[in-house]
Amino acid sequence: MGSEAEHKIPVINLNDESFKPGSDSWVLACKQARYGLEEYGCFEIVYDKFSPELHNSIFGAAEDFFGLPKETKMQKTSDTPGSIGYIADSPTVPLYETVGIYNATTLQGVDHFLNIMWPAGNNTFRESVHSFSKRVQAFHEMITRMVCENYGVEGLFNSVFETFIYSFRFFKYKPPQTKEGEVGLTAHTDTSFISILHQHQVEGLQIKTKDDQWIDVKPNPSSFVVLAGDILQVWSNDRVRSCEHRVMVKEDKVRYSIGLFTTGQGVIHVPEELVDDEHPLQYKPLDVAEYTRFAVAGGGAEAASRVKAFCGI
Ligand SMILES: O=C(O)CCC(=O)C(=O)O
Ligand SMILES: [Fe+2]
Repeated sequence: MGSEAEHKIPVINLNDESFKPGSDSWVLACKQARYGLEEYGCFEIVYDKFSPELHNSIFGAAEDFFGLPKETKMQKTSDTPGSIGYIADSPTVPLYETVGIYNATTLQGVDHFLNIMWPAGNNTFRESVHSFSKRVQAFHEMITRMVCENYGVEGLFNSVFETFIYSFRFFKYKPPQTKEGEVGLTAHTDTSFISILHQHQVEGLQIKTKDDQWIDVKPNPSSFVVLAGDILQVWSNDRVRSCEHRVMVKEDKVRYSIGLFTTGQGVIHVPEELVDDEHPLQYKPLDVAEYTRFAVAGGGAEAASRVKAFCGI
């Protein structure tokens, strides 16, 4: 008792009108992002311009999708590795239901999904998913810029950012069967470069600290949780730690959450600028498609770090 460290995930406030690269608030945000990613593998951003209307419209789209008949939801929507489609009734995570929309920052990607799920169209859904994905893509861009700046490799921004492909996911968790709560989603790291999550009212997301404590990340209509994924851990040559997280559902309510995940294309290398005496090279080049297949098939599940089991030196 009393010996556990007090943890506080950094919160970056984007509401300042003067917030842009180079401004004082930008420099402060870069420091907070660096601390959050290196210490916790995550941080929060708060953005009031993300209005309650946008929040409600995207979770309205979630309810719309999960309300479809099961045979409709189960249809295959993509052949791309890493675009895990629909999951429900899994024996290991029975409360969890999810679906992914591959390439959701393009109308083509959203329409492909829509044509399968709603052949007669669903304009409200189309608009909500596409505009949410575009907004959150702008956060991915900003954070990638900050990460490059923090490590003195601003010149690499384009080469990193251009490799991103975005998958949007909806999550739904049934209420727990017991008063103590239940695991909604088991502890894991994401394969992504960065994942950005947005929760709806019911709490549940927890992240694991370096000293093995689970801490809650509370929902808020204008806040987003930024998690470092395995690809960022590799690219940064272990400066950033991929965030271990899970979902614990405690309230007697259905929980919804959404996220935009970046996967890459081709092969990710540690930039030579990030290798020195203090930071010897930790990873062989990582083929993103192969790594995603390995992770989806459950490879490296027993290892302390799945990505180290795959391409660590
Ligand atoms: O439901 C959530 O908030 C998190 C989901 C998640 O971590 C994942 O699917 O990778
Ligand atoms: Fe995750």
